[in-house]
Amino acid sequence: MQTPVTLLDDDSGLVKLYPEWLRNSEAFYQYCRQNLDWQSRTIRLFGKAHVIPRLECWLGDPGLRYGYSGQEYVASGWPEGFKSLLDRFQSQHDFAPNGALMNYYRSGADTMGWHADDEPELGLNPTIAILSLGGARDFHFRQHKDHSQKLKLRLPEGSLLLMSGAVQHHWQHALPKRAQARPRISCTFRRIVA
Ligand SMILES: O=C(O)CCC(=O)C(=O)O
Ligand SMILES: [Fe+2]
Repeated sequence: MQTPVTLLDDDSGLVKLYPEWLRNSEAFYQYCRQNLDWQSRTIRLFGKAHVIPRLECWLGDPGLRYGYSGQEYVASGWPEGFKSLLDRFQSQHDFAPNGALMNYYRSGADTMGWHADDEPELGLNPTIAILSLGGARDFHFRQHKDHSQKLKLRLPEGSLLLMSGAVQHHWQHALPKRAQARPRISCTFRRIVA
């Protein structure tokens, strides 16, 4: 297995990037784009409906639920193309995800705002593995307590970003809007524990 780039490794969390984790990621990008049931979701914020600026799809063990901003998805099993990835997470990273929130950013106008993946159902110090497919995008972290403390990286196609330890307690992350960007899909593998 290739050695990762360690971007953060202290009491505030662990962030590692494997720049070339998936070979031939273009084929997997096309597979996901064409075969998944991409949905446009509307959330209510302060009583107003907003269409979220990306498409989503929830995958995972059959029946697995994921609540997110007042809505709930129910997984109906892993598509065939994901099975070897799950085996690799287990054998190479000692990580057993049971679900993946998939995000499809159709252009640079599609984004993800500042947040931490700190939902109670993910447990205390969750591991989250983000596999990037399609166009590269910038990805930023900022400290909860001091927003001027930032970590900025770029997620190339085929890369895997592993977040673990206390990182969701101390840092937020976001995918900023860009004037120009090729379409991108992120597969964010998680383990729902409760
Ligand atoms: O698309 C990405 O790389 C980030 C996605 C993310 O942060 C999430 O799904 O929680
Ligand atoms: Fe996230």
